[in-house]
Amino acid sequence: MSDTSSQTVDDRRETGPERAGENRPKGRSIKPLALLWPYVKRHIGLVFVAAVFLVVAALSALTIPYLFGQAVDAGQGGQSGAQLLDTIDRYFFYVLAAAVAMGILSALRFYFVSRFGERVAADLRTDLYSKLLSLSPRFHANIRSGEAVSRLTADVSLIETFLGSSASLATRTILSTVGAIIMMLVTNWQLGGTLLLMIPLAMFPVMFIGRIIRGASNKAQTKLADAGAQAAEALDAIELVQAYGQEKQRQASFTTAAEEVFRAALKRITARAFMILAVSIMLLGGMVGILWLGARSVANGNMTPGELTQMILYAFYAGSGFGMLAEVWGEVMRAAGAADRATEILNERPEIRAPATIVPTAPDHRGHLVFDRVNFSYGQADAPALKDFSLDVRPGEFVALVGPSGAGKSTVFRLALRLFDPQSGRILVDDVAATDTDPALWRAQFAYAPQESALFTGTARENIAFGALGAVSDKQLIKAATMAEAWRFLEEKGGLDANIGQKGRSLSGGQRQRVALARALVREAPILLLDEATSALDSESEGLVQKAIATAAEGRSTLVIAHRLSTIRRATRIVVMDDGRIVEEGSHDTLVAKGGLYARLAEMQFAAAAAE
Ligand SMILES: Nc1ncnc2c1ncn2[C@@H]1O[C@H](COP(=O)(O)OP(=O)(O)OP(=O)(O)O)[C@@H](O)[C@H]1O
Repeated sequence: MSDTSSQTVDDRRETGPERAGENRPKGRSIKPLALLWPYVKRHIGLVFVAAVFLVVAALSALTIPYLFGQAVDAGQGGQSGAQLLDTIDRYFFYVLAAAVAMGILSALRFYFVSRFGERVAADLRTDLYSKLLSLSPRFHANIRSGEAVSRLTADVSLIETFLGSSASLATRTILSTVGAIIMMLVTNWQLGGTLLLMIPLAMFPVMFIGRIIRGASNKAQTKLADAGAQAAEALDAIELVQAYGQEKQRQASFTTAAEEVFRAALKRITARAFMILAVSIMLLGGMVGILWLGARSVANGNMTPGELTQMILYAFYAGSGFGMLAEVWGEVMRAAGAADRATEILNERPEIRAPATIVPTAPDHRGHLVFDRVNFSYGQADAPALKDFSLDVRPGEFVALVGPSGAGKSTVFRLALRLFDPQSGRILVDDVAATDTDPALWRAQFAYAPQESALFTGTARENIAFGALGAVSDKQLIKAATMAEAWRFLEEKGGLDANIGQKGRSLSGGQRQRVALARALVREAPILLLDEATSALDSESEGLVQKAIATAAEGRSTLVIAHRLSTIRRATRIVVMDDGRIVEEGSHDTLVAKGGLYARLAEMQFAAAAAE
């Protein structure tokens, strides 16, 4: 964050990229800033050093007008030519020395204060991200989309600006303003007192216009963000826009948005122009006023020319100090809002936690998965997603879960992975209950391949190794890819270093599924949870995926949410779900013969495949 002290009132916020978090809501009070104390405390040494430089730099700045005044008066005395020159040289040397000292101290203050701000921001960001990763999907489902990321980026940036710049700016402005006022009164209490009464009067219009500018500025930025989002959406779906010939309509709505941005900006510019006018008149007018009153005092013999110089400089300090405080106040309130939101996440307790005494998972890893009369609903207001659900997947068994949409199949997986805990009933692996052990140990017993085959931007190596429970060699990765029928195409794309594009988009659907299977295979967990993709694959891909599933299932207990007849046929048992319950169980043939829900589903869903 840049130090803003050197900028004048009319170029702050006017130039450069949009400040991070400009549109984030402000806090209602500064109280939440106290929540940052644990982070500040960690670097208390740094705070102390920064505070020392801050105070000393502010005090050294206050000596400059005094020395100037002394220099001016020294030049007035009835000294001889050589003496006079000598005195002038001496005083100007003092002023220069004070200026250099102030420069050095300010640089050191800037370094330590900014370093402190950045340090706390880095700590806070790391803690927030780690907390966000530990919070359950329920928390993430309830927080507005993008909000978690905003807290990690924009809010932390606001706190960083506060600690690394605004707090120091405010402290030293208060120091130098109070110091300047005292010095004004000491120099000449009548003139000082008169000016002191005038400063708040002059500040009023500045603060009033400042408020208008901030309002207009926020509006312009919101409009700009809306227009940007609209443009991004259209450009992201450029194929669709062009295919439907929607370029003109899209252009028209963007033009409207761009014009609105312009109008909002115009309001802000106009208000700022008035601000520049008011500030210029007040500054210059103020200076002229002081000079006038001062000149009269000097003429009357109530004041020396040096004291007048001193007074003008201190008045300038005090005037700009008030202006700066009004500006910084907004940043402080914004940081308070950010601190409130950031700590709200930090104080959140993860819903899924390890118990006080952890039962270790079974060492022999047979993979015996049991659901014992499980009842579960997502929220208090939601209908139960699983009702009295009991299922026993024996070691090495291959069980296919089928059922209509919304039956609760994915919920079974979520509970098995302990992303949620049931309201009643138990889930066990090899006789150890999920709630009795550590979530990480529990989840290490499962290899999960989701329907979407979500892959991460990066290389094949990174994506497959993602599944591993510890360090893994290239040889093991290649073995897993080979078993998942993924190695042949990956090899052509550059092997383990193959870049699979953003979210794996440079692979075909079938290829993505096989990389996801390789990721599950490398895990060497006793239970495989596989959510089969619903999208159709050509028969060659289908064959390869089937082969990969067969290999993956070998030697493990496998639970598959099955959509393909070929997968279902492979199952030792088919479990049919409807409305959160198991309604039928058996082999394909017995279930078809029974003529129940499965028979109907099979007729609708699998007819085409069966005909092949
Ligand atoms: N996060 C959630 N919050 C609230 N309700 C949910 C949530 N996820 C699922 N449900 C509800 O729980 C029920 C079971 O959903 P689930 O996703 O397990 O069904 P499914 O059998 O996997 O369906 P599909 O085959 O369409 O994926 C549905 O009624 C669904 O609306």
